[in-house]
Formats: sequence, structure tokens, C-alpha cells
Amino acid sequence: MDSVKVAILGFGTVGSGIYEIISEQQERLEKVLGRPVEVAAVLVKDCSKERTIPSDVLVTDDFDDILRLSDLDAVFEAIVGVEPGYTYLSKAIDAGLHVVTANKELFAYRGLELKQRAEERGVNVRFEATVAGGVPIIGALCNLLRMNQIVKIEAILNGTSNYILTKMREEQVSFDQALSEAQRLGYAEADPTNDIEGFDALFKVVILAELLSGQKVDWDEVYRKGISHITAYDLAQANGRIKHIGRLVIDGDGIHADVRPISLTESHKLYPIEGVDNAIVVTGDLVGELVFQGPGAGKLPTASVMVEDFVDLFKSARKPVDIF
Ligand SMILES: NC(=O)C1=CN([C@@H]2O[C@H](COP(=O)(O)OP(=O)(O)OC[C@H]3O[C@@H](n4cnc5c(N)ncnc54)[C@H](OP(=O)(O)O)[C@@H]3O)[C@@H](O)[C@H]2O)C=CC1
Ligand SMILES: N[C@@H](CC=O)C(=O)O
Repeated sequence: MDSVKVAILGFGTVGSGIYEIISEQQERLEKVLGRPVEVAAVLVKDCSKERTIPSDVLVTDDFDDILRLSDLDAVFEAIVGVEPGYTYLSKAIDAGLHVVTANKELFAYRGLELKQRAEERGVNVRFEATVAGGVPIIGALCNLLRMNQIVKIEAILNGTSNYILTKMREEQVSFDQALSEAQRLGYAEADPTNDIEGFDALFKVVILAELLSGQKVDWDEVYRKGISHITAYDLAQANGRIKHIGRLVIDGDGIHADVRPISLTESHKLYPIEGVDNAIVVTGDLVGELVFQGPGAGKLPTASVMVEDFVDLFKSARKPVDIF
């Protein structure tokens, strides 16, 4: 029986999680897809690093090796930054491959272009993992957008920041200690600046705004502040709990968005969201308020939504909902 052949770009926290799920869940995959899934190749930056990858899987630092593979069906992308990811995914799409990405920085800057390119080539780009880690918020919004108008989103979108704020408040550890722990657990980016300065949440807000509007967002219009200036004293003195919040309000003038720490009182839906969890409060004009919550970062939660994206691509004969 022919297998579905995939390559994984990046083999850090997320890429190794994708590999782990595909190798350990073959039975489930075959049941749902009717075919086995084969990881044919893995792309990394440094081939000399020690990794537990079987010898029949090609490990390379040259993306052209991936394009030269015969019968490849899809690529998972879990590398860091806009480039080289954008170039690799553009080439993959041009070669007729489906793409599943976790790279929010790349998707915030160039996601609409990739979607457009994929549409022209008759393949799909899936990006559930770019927002809120293991929480399937993109799929939920796509379903809601068929009839509802989304009027507001308030969300905790960075697992690292929420983890740090929770640890500092509950266990009186220092900012640096909490950040080190978030890095050890695979929540923070290798360079955590984007997490603690609010850029990561900004990327996610931009992706959500573009999903809702189908248009490029003017980043200068989005206020951004992170959590790096917050002290134990601030947390103790706050009237409530300080949380890092991304907001989008959609009205007749368009989308108004910001990303900043806010002190929330107990009655707020995001007040009880602790640790690495993310949560998104979505208000639709027909449905009212909905809350989505779950692990916002980490190896298996993130890899899980990517494999779900992939399965959905290959399982459904129907065209995925295209809301752009
Ligand atoms: N960690 C998380 O919880 C989440 C992460 N993401 C996103 O997923 C992506 C991956 O994150 P994560 O796994 O944590 O990152 P890591 O830093 O753990 O891993 C990055 C991987 O990408 C490879 N890589 C980096 N640069 C290049 C390059 N130029 N060419 C080829 N390979 C390269 C690295 O290779 P090498 O091993 O040789 O160094 C490494 O294997 C990021 O975009 C991140 O924002 C999204 C949701 C959650
Ligand atoms: N570093 C990110 C990972 C997931 O997007 C976070 O902490 O939320």
C-alpha cells in the first residue's frame, strides 16, 4: 500500500514532537487515512547534532534534497523566523506539496502570500499551530465565520508569559528563574525576546486579525507591550492578577488590536488561566461569548494540532473551508 510521504523541516521541540507522534501512532494514522505515513526526510540547520532518527530517514541541511525526493506529499515546517522558512514553503508549494506550519513569525508576515500561492497551485497551507499552541482556535473560528460576525477576541496567547507570571506570583520565583524553567520545558523560543516583549503574542493577534478580515494588517496600528518590566512587587500589589492579553475589537471602522499586560479581577474569564495555558474568549454576534482553553506551548500539544491539520488535509475529499 502506498504511504503518505512527508518531510519535517526543523527537529527541535516541535519537529521532534511531530516525528514522535507519526512514528508512535501509525495504527491510528492508518485507520483514519487508510494509508501509513512515512517520514522520508528531516531538514535541520546542523547535521552534526546527535539525534535519534532512524538511518532510513534522510537528515539534511539542504532544502533541495527535500525537493528531490520522489512522491513527497507534504511538508511540516517547524523552524524559526521568516527566512529561510518563507523561501522553503514557497518552493514546496510550487512543487505541489501541502504545507503544515507552526511558524507564527513567518505566518504573521507572509501568511496571506503563502495562502494565495497555495490556492493558485491547488494545494493547502494549514497553520493551526501558529496561534495558541494546542488549542484549535483557527479551526473553530473558520467554522464560526460561516455565519457569525466576530465582534471581539480577548486572549492569553503566549504560554511562556503566562507561565512566568503564574510562577512569579504563586511561587515567588524570580523572573529569570521562571523564564529558564519555561525554556527547559520547551515553551519559550530559543531566543525568548519575542515571548517576553510581546512580539509572539503580536504575531498571533496579526494572524487572527488577518483570518477575520482576509486583509493585510497594518502593524503600526497595533500597540505592543511585553512583561519583561513586571516585578514581584507589581504582581503582589496588583488589584487582581496581571495577565498578558491580546485584544481585537471589530467594529464599523475595522479591527482595533493591542497586546499588553492587564490586571484582571476575579470575574474576568481569563483570570483563572494559569501556567502555560492559553485561552481565547471569542464573542460572535449570533453565538455570544465562547471560551477556548488549553496548553499554549510545548512539544506534544503543538505537534498534535499539526498532525490533526495534516490528517484533515488528507482525509477530507472536500475542499477545506477557505475564508480568505
Ligand atoms: N515550542 C513551542 O511550544 C511552539 C513553537 N512554535 C513555533 O514552531 C517553530 C519551531 O519551534 P521549536 O521547535 O520550539 O524551535 P527549536 O528551536 O526547538 O527548533 C528549531 C529547529 O529548526 C531548525 N532550524 C533552525 N534554523 C534552520 C535553518 N535555517 N534551516 C534548517 N533548519 C533550521 C533547528 O535545527 P538544529 O536542530 O540543527 O539547530 C531546530 O531543529 C517556531 O517557529 C516556533 O515559533 C509554535 C507553537 C508552539
Ligand atoms: N513561545 C511560544 C510557543 C507557542 O507559540 C509561547 O510561549 O506561547
